[in-house]
Amino acid sequence: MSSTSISIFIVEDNDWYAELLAYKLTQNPDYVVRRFATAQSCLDSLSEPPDIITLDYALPDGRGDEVLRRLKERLPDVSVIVISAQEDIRTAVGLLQQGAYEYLVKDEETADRLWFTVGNIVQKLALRRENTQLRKQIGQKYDARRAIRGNSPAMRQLFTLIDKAARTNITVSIVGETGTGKELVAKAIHYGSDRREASFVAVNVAAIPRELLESELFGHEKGAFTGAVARRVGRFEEAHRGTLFLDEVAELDLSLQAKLLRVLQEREVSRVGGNGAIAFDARLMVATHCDLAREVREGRFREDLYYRLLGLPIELPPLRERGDDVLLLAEGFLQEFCQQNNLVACSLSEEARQKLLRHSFPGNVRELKALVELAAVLAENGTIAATDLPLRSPHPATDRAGGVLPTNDSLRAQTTAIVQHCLNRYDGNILQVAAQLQIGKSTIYRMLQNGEVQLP
Ligand SMILES: Nc1ncnc2c1ncn2[C@@H]1O[C@H](COP(=O)(O)OP(=O)(O)OP(=O)(O)O)[C@@H](O)[C@H]1O
Repeated sequence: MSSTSISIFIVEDNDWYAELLAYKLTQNPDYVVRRFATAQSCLDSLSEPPDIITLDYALPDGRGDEVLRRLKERLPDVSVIVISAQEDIRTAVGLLQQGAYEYLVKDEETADRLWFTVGNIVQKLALRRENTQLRKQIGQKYDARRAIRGNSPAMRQLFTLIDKAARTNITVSIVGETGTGKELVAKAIHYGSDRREASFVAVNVAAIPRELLESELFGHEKGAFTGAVARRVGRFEEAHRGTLFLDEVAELDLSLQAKLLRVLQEREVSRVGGNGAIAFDARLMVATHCDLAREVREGRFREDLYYRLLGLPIELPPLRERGDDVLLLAEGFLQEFCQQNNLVACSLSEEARQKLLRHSFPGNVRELKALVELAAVLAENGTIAATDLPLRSPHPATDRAGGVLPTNDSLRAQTTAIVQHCLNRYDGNILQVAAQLQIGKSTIYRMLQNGEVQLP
């Protein structure tokens, strides 16, 4: 059978009537019809399941409701259209409640109504097939080994963690600077897990105004507040059976942190303005660029929620700590971009490679991707020269490419500015700042004591 074929079983003991229905349906060459005169012969043939079954209510070996029950037990997704000689509203309602798709009464228009009903089912099936196909494609797109490039020890360790996370339902907390691939990792875990058929729902907590966030996450009932003109399903419900990814989770304010904790403990959400609790089954993943433990120490993040969310912690190293992965990524992005834009394949000159290796990439992989894509456009003769890589970092003082401070300040003032800048950038992590600037920790402590620099 071709991928557009629709298999239809007609279960009808009246030969003439079965012929009439089959004749009507086979006017569409995509409909492949098989006929059965008894319920049992149909039930015996379900090893090759049909898409649609038309079921006579009064068969010699079984009443419609009983046969429907047995069909639905075996094939819960099949669409069954029950056709009855008599109109009986109570029977019709009962059958629809049991999962029948439609109840038709035998009269001179039945064949036409059947034609339209089958047409409607086919449209829904096409959407369902398309959806399955798209999900499969997305799943392949986010397959960890294909989507996430990297061969450095840290990245190889990351692949192991992704595999482990995908095999279970454990909460995952991902930490890393902006553009290091936190969302990509979350998607790879989702699409590698048993939840891949359901939705991956991402919410960037920092991007939604505080007053709207609660209703975004938990939904609201119509009239719950000014502007709530209709009921809205929240992101937790949307992610049912799938994954909810809360990006920038440290930005949640304390009152929402309390609500989130309760939701996670109860596994139920209450829509704003609603009085019932709705159970959900969503796997949670969270991401942040800051040190959550420090947020807890400084009273900005609840300790109990921190432990709930920690689950399997995954730390994504900044790109500047991934060694030659910079080149691996750059070449991959170049190839992809040239293919997508019908450009001749580009390669990196030795100077360009050195320039990339020296740069500190404050915007990490996102910055690298944008940079090489621009370079592919600027390049002449398929070779990217160092001058095709216009490094425009907002952090010139820390660029390994030799950025200079655009001021005429004294050396001391410039040193203070650089240290302060790094303290801000590394969330006050003195060890990291010392390592990055290759100065002693004590220098930084002294500057802090003297009030020359401050913790962010
Ligand atoms: N290892 C990788 N291999 C291939 N592409 C990557 C890799 N890491 C990141 N990317 C790409 O870099 C871009 C940024 O990644 P992503 O959005 O996942 O980062 P993020 O850490 O979630 O950023 P932010 O903190 O700003 O939300 C995306 O286009 C992503 O596909």
